[in-house]
Amino acid sequence: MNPVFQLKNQSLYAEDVSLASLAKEYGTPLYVYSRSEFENRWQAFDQAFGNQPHLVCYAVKTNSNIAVLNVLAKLGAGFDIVSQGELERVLRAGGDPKKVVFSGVAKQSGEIRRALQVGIRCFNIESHAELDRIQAVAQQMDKVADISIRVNPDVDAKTHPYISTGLKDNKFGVDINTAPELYRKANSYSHINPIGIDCHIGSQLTEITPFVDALERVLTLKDRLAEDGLNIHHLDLGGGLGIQYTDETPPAIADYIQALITKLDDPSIEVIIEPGRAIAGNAGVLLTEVEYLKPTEHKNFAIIDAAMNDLIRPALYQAYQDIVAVTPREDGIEAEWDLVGPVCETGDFLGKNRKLNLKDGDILAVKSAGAYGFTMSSNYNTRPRAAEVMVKGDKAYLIRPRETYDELMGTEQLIED
Ligand SMILES: Cc1ncc(COP(=O)(O)O)c(C=O)c1O
Ligand SMILES: N[C@@H](CCCC[NH3+])C(=O)O
Repeated sequence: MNPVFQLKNQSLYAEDVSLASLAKEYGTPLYVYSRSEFENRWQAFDQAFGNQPHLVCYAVKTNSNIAVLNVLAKLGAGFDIVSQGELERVLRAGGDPKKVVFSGVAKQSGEIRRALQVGIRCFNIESHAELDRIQAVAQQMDKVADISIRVNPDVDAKTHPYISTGLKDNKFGVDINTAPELYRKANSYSHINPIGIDCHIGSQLTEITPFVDALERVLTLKDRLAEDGLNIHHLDLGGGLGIQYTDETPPAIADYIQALITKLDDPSIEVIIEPGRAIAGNAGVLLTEVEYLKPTEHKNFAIIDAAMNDLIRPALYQAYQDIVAVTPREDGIEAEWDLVGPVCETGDFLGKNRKLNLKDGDILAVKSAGAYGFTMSSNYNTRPRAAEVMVKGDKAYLIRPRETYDELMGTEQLIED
């Protein structure tokens, strides 16, 4: 079990704060994050590079609460963004725009303008059309855009098909074999400065080999570009390192980075990485209360107050996330439970066939919920989004209150007719 979420006196704690007390104080569903886990994981990436020039750009989409971003910004983190919204979050959190890389397949003109205005580090270009648009916007603004091209190395990341991004059939990036042509075009543009190569092959990778295979292909491209007279200053190798949800054995951060540096064999080139899940995933849990127990002849349902709108990963990817009682008991009903939410969808479950001893009113913790949890949540079924708390030592800070109905519907308008 993650050392930041440990049983103490027969009840689960986040650092030195009791999760039962947080559920009581702030209600459920409630996301709880450990500040030290965010810090330790980002620093593990940063330190693993040793003397190799590098920038660890946390992938904002993973968990974008500005308190989280602020914790990482204070450590000197860079940020990988995919929208102007994420850029505004980074700025609001005190992040340095010069350490921001802008990924994403559909950057809009307004977003490009804002990114150029605040002076981001680099655009990761995903298509010919996007390159043309960035040139046009930069020209209008009389600025030069530093870019890298996201290449698609056609490597099988051996992960869930929905979160695999580096295959020929995926919408992301450009074919690595045709990339030199796009680099030549970029180089000929007046307001574009090609400085890097970017790739990201998928998420929740639990083996090092696909990363190394992708890097090999990127290095071949780098040599080919050098023959064309184009010198690359940085390689952005994306995110994707997996975490342990159940029995996976992902590589340690240091081993993963070491494998990349060894392959690189160039102490001067800068390496950018964009980890998300490997920093945030096990830094958070989702607390939920058992509303009703509904044992039937065929199935035992524990109906909980968190649902697919709060945490969509199980419904969307059949993802497994461990679910434990915050205060384990032996005097309830011991059974295999399907943990289902209140949303009117058959797919609304957070876990199936989980052996637990339960009574209604119990508080459960859905583990590994720090990444792609709150950020993928919605208001489906007009459910206010959950509150978020960050723990530091024995202190807890409310970093986002539970949404109110007024906030939820406040901007909607009746038609006066
Ligand atoms: C371009 C890009 N960078 C970084 C990430 C972060 O990935 P992960 O959370 O797997 O580290 C993603 C999401 O997969 C991504 O699409
Ligand atoms: N949202 C996904 C990961 C997608 C990564 C985005 N490129 C997950 O929850 O596992």
